[in-house]
Amino acid sequence: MHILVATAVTVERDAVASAFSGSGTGPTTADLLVAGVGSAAAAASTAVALTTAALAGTSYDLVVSAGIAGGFQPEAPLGSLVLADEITVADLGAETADGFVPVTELGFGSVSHRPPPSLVREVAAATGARTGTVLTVNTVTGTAERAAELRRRHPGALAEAMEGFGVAEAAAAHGVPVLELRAVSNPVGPRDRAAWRIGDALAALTEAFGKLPPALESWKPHDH
Ligand SMILES: O=C(O)c1cccc(C(=O)CC[C@H]2O[C@@H](n3cnc4c(=O)[nH]cnc43)[C@H](O)[C@@H]2O)c1
Repeated sequence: MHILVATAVTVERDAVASAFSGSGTGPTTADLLVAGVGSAAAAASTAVALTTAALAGTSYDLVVSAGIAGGFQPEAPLGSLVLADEITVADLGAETADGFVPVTELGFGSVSHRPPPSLVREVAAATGARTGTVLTVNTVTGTAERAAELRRRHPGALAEAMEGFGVAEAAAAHGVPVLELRAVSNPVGPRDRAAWRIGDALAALTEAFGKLPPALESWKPHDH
């Protein structure tokens, strides 16, 4: 299986690379892309990588959006892994007198992508990741009020990050399945930069990617 792993920044890319270094010549080959912070940069970079590979006759079988994330507490503790069964952009829509309305309710666009359920099951079993919705946001949540609002609108949300929906949009445009695998570096809520545990999250990411190839290789794409 030929996979593209898109991270936002180099430390995340390096954490994923550590898992693959010295892992021999198994059937899974991974290209690692530093796609940038935010949904737009991630979508653009991922689309370029997918198109370049397709034109070279080396199309990818799977795209993985990976990195650190904020976790909703207590469901996604610091250092834990979250695997998206749904990738949803939380702030693409319109503010109205009655509250936020997603673009889909305005009659256009999309706000969610669903990774293949059978692949989510395989990868969650292999890595121990919790499964749930991973939100994509343009602004890191910084208050308890905003965290509560996101939870009210997305009861299945376990984590928020800034790139998954962009990566998923690019993958969907190419007809390639997508996963989002995140390690929790901080709680979603009041901003407390000193409480971020980025090192622990990156270590968890490395461990998870070390367990990924067998799960991918045992996945039967047509199972549901
Ligand atoms: O120090 C800050 O408050 C701050 C503001 C903007 C960005 C950052 C980052 O470190 C980039 C976030 C980066 O990591 C992912 N991430 C990690 N935790 C969260 C979160 O709680 N909410 C959203 N994204 C998060 C994200 O995917 C970015 O790539 C710090």
